[in-house]
Amino acid sequence: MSEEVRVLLSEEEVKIRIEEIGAQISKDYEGKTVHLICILKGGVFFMCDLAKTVSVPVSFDFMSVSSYGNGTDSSGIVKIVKDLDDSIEGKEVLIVEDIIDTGRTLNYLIGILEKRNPKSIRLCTLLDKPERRVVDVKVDYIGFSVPDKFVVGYGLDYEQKYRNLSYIGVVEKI
Ligand SMILES: O=P(O)(O)OC[C@H]1O[C@H](OP(=O)(O)OP(=O)(O)O)[C@H](O)[C@@H]1O
Ligand code: HPA
Ligand SMILES: [Mg+2]
Repeated sequence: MSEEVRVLLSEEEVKIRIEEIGAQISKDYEGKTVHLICILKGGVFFMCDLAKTVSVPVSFDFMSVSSYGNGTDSSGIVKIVKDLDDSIEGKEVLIVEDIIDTGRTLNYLIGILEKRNPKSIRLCTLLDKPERRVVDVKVDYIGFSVPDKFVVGYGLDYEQKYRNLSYIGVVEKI
């Protein structure tokens, strides 16, 4: 069986929505520096593009956690593969994710990061898949709600493939 990717959200739609979120973040953090934490690998394109649309001062750091491995099902076990370089104590932290699916990854991450005494901690995700939620997480900024389909592109992978697509698509087996 081979695969095909059907376009779900075009490059232009993604770009416009990111600009809107960036404008909202700029308003909400007026007079402050926002510390973006990119969750690798999927969040990398989103964070880079988002950071460029934010008009308040920005700093950023990267963290790598893994729960999906190569498949389409979360193992339920979240592992820190790479921790942050810098302390987040006293910082206005904004976690930047590509997708919230079951919510397990973010739930785990927030638990860890809250203990490090940031001044505030908020969540921003490009995609939200509410139908699959297992753990409730409060998300402050959401790009798009997506249906219960495995989505790829713009950082998101299926078996490490398709991250480099400039749009969001759905993998279909043909
Ligand atoms: O809400 P959840 O069900 O926990 O799923 C969301 C997480 O799963 C994916 O990461 P993955 O483990 O595939 O790592 P990757 O970003 O390196 O592909 C995605 O990037 C989120 O971090
Ligand atoms: O739909 C998805 N696509 C890619 N990675 C993911 N991680 C959780 N859900 C997804
Ligand atoms: Mg993945």
